[in-house]
Amino acid sequence: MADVGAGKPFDTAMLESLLEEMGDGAIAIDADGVIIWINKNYHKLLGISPDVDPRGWDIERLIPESRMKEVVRTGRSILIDIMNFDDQQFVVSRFPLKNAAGEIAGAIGFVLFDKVEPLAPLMEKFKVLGKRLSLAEQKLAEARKAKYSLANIVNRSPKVDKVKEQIRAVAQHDSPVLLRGETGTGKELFAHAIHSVSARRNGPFVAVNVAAIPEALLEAEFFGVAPGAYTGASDRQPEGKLALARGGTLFLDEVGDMPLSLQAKLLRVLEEKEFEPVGSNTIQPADVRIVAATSLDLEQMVAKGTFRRDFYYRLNVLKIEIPPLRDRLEDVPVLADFFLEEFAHRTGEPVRLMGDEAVQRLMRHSWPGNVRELRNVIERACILSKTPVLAAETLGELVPDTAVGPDQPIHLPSRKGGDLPAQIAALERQAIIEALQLCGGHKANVAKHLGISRSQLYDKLKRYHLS
Ligand SMILES: Nc1ncnc2c1ncn2[C@@H]1O[C@H](COP(=O)(O)OP(=O)(O)OP(=O)(O)O)[C@@H](O)[C@H]1O
Repeated sequence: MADVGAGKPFDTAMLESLLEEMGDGAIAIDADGVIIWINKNYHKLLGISPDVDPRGWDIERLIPESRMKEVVRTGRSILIDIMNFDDQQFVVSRFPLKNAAGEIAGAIGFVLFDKVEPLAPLMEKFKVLGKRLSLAEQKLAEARKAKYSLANIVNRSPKVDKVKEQIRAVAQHDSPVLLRGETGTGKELFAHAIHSVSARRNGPFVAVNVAAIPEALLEAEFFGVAPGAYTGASDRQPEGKLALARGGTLFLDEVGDMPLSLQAKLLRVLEEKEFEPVGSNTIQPADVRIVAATSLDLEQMVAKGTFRRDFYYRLNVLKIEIPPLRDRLEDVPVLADFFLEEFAHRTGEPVRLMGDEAVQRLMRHSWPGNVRELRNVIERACILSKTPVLAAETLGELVPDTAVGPDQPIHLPSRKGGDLPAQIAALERQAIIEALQLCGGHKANVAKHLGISRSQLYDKLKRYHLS
């Protein structure tokens, strides 16, 4: 057997002969997972022809399900495990081998039983647990599949027809896609649709809302953490989103909120198609397609240096612009009908209807919160009114008459002269007040609604004495 230690506290020949006699089989690998020794019993048990010497082979070439490399990587023993080999099952134990300096120099594994029948009751339990686990994994994989396809995108406007065409076209490629559009226009819905028509549709769809994760946790969230990377990092730390999305699509929502340092790391992932979990020195392949979305003005952010130019160009390969609802008002009636049906389906109540006047009322609103706002208005109207047909007045109370049409002038806040910056500031202040009213004072929603970051909103609230 190869000497894995610097010193020789034992007579290695004696040790080797002891191991030779041990159990039903024994095998040892070095730190690279290469077989350095195998006893005769194991040789026979694995059915290797006597003239074949597997020493020098990678362990997984001989035993594809071997976990010996895991023992080397983690430095932890696996005291008892059931290992499949062809159509047989072995009960095995595996231990790390350390050199004199205490470093992991390899691993040794023993077959304890080559027949698992005596363990039948245990095996039965193991099988049931295994089945439950695979069922849970299946359910999780289902949940990770895209929930919406192109058919779930309701529209009548040619503008959205054009977006659907673009979706079909970009889905054929694997390059990153950048979805642009105001808050609530349906960017996430379109991201699901891209995945569902792409070649990756049978893989997972994993969404990350960059704005919702504290900056300090973002890196671990994306790349995962190697076991024992830092105190408190559990051995069973969930994998990062890049690993979870393997073979599928990773949706980066609110990508404009991504810190610069993480942008640099993700750029590397996009270019080199590989990544390193936090605290690990192993490189993993990044087999994901990136779809990113933002309501922010990335060009302006690049100019200001708050968004990396190189990352922006990499993301912007395929760009899709989702028009705001006020620019496709013909979608309002079909969307309203869709949300009325959805509400009825969710609550078990009969489907409410809307008269022409009520529909006209909805079409006179400018929908700053876009489709999400329309969905909320329909829901509130259904809750507030018990009549089978929703009255125009009910809707009128929920949506101010603010449409910007050819015959409807934009109502600017009163201007008592003043230079242009002062007038712009007055407009900005007014827009913030309206957004605060619309969102019930919820700051995160106000920022989203106005298409600015939370910190920008706080600055403006202070500047206009609105806090
Ligand atoms: N064309 C559409 N057909 C049906 N439902 C839609 C459509 N567009 C948007 N929606 C619905 O409107 C809501 C908001 O859409 P979504 O979350 O995709 O918007 P978003 O642009 O990603 O918003 P944000 O920028 O705030 O993250 C969701 O409930 C979505 O299902």
